[in-house]
Amino acid sequence: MFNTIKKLIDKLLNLGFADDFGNDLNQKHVVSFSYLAFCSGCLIVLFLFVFFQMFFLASFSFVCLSLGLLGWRYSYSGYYERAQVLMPIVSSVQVFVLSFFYFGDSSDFHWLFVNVLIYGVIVFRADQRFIKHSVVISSVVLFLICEFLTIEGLHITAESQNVVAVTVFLFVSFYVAVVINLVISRLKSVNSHLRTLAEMDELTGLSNRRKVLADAVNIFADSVINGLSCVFAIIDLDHFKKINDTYGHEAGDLALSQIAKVMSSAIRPQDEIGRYGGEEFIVIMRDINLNQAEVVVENIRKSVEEMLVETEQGVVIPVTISAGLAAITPDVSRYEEILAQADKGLYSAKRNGRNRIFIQSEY
Ligand SMILES: Nc1nc2c(ncn2[C@@H]2O[C@H](COP(=O)(O)OP(=O)(O)OP(=O)(O)O)[C@@H](O)[C@H]2O)c(=O)[nH]1
Repeated sequence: MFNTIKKLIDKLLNLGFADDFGNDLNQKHVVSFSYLAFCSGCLIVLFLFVFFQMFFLASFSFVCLSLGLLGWRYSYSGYYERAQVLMPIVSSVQVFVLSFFYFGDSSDFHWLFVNVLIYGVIVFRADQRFIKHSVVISSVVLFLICEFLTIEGLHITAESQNVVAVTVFLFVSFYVAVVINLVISRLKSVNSHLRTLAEMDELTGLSNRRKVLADAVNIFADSVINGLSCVFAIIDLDHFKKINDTYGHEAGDLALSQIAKVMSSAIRPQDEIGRYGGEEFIVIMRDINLNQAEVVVENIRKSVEEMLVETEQGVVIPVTISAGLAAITPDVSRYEEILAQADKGLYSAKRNGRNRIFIQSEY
């Protein structure tokens, strides 16, 4: 039940920009939430005024609700800036009028200007300074007017004013909590999106050099601490310069990205693969001996040899890879030493005719 409500609210907040990663997404969520809260509030007071047969205030609440729905529609149909501006105007007018003509200052209804002020601070960017300052200043001025003018509040008893004060306090706290939560959770998801981008090679979608070397350090340290074997393989495409020269750089890019896909589906789930540079890749295999690793890398080599890289023009490019393998040995104290060994193995594989793998060290 709670999950269904949460999903529904998420959907309402994300209307129109679910997959967006723009700079102002935080603010967009706050705008959507403010409309959601505002329209719900309008509905409640509308029912209240109809119930008490106060048709002037009921009509006023109906107009506010309609404007709220209009602003909300603006926000998810691309007129985001209009939606941004309409919200503080309509909510300020609503709080001011209802404070004056119904709730009175003892009900603390005018504390809802705190929401408008927070909205102004969070939602408007630095380049919207004028409107930001206008919203902040006007909400403070209107709050002070309501606070110091001593408005009696028509048709509402002292007890009811107490109930309204408690409700307003809860509503303002709820609004502030949700807005803070929206901002923080949005920052977290933008951070993790940026981290993924910073660790990913754009062309192949594999880990980039920085990430795969960080994995190498961690896996090497883990293996040494736990006394497990681990094998590094360096894989290089054969005659890649010739592929670029013959079929063009774009075809070379296509070959790289397709080979990367084939290689990452040929490794074991617990292995790591990344682009080391140009047409070189690293595979890090944990808890494995050289013979087992040879089977894994031979599987990669065969899969690449058998794959068809076909350009848009229908030209099929033959591709092969060479690889060098090396494992942790008792005298290895740094992961760079295994990488250097694997690189030597790669050199031997190339020298011995390419399209083959070469194991550089044995236990
Ligand atoms: N299309 C494309 N080419 C790249 C990319 N990165 C590096 N290269 C090319 O890869 C080629 C590597 O050439 P070499 O280092 O001579 O190696 P090779 O031709 O593969 O020869 P061997 O490794 O000895 O089999 C160079 O021509 C680089 O320009 C890339 O991202 N896209």
